[in-house]
Amino acid sequence: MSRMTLIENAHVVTVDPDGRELPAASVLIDGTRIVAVGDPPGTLPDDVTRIDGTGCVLTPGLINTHHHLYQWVTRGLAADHTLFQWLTTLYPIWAGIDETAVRTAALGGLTSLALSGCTTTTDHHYVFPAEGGDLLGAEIDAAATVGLRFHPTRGSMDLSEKDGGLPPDSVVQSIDEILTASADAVARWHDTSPDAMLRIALAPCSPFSVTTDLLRESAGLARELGVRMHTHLAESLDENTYCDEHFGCTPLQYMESVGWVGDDVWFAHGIEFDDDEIGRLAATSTGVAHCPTSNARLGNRICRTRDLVDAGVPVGLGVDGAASNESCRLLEEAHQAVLMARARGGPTALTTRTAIELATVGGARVLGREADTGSIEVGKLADLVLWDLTSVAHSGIEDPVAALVLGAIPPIAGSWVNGRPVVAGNQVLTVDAEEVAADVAAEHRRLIAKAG
Ligand SMILES: Nc1nc2[nH]c(O)nc2c(=O)[nH]1
Repeated sequence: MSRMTLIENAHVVTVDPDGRELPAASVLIDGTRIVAVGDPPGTLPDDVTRIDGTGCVLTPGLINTHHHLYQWVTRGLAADHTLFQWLTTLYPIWAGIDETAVRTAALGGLTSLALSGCTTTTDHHYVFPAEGGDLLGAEIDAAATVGLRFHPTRGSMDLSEKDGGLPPDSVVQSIDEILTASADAVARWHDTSPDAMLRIALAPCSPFSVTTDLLRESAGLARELGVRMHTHLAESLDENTYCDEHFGCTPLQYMESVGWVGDDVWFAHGIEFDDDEIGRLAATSTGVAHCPTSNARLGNRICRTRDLVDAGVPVGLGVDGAASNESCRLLEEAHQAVLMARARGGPTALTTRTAIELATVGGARVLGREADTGSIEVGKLADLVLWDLTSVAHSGIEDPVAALVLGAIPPIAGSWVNGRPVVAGNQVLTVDAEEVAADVAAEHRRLIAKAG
């Protein structure tokens, strides 16, 4: 049987370095890779799988640079709170998570991501209760089931309330436990090969939930092991106040003082940077995961996306955790990125095409995968999404990119990850979505009951 799939007659938005868009074009997949883009190749095996892209737009698969999948089973709580109020309400509930909760939540979150065009996602898992079990293993298992390319991070918290942090004792670990588990996770799962479906990063949670020692030691370990580093930063005014009171500096100055800048580091949110700081992020190629919906849901300020992009900072998009973005649909973040940037900087502040770049090649750069994925080019991995623009929701919008970014999320005619079909006919092929939904509801009830 042929390993080839030919997607024909689609409007192809390549997001290549020249920003080429090819009307009524073809893309040929052979195994895990894209082998032709543009005109249909002359001769092909008889049994090549042919996909009709008429009326559809083909984009690179979207790349999600920040998530907390476990939160899928704790959605809709603390709905009108600030970040710190929201966290202190939810920590005691999160203290009850175990392998079943995390696997179920991850299946829910990953299914929703797949249906919003995501083919690669990271996850920031930072809650490890003492009796929780193998939580990173549970979500890695879920990602393999759904079939998305996965960059989970081994997160951590070691600064509880009694030592001046925000979280309670029930959700923090000791530095030794964290560093041992982090090294184990890298040894067990990190894959350095170019078509890797699984890569690990290290991710102490935030300035108000980890010690300075943990930040320093995690950076040392990550660099020794050759993995990336991730944390929340510059998300809220309360965090600014916390850093000022505890460290006498801004969140970024604090991170700089512990070695947390560089092309192997990306920060989630990155709202509260000043001009000088944006320059320093650019000079060090430190990345930012822009999470517009969550930022607005928690009432934080608007990220300086235009300034970050203009300065040359690597910027990707993130849905953030499901407890602060109950929707978690990645294409929606491209829409919100445009709206938020324009609310802040006027109608030209972010174009629809820049938003698609952030959602694809921008995310690939943030995760260190731009050589492999994020654009439709010969030789790149076959991570692709075919969006159906034929229904009443999009008919009559002549510019397919405007339809995609400004319109409703279109049905997905097909998506491929590493050349493997994951979505077809707007249904995820790898899981029973109704079963996942029922399991999520049951796990939510169980966790709430457990928290008492
Ligand atoms: N949006 C979020 N911000 C956070 N900061 C922190 O320490 N945890 C979180 C989180 O889960 N979401």
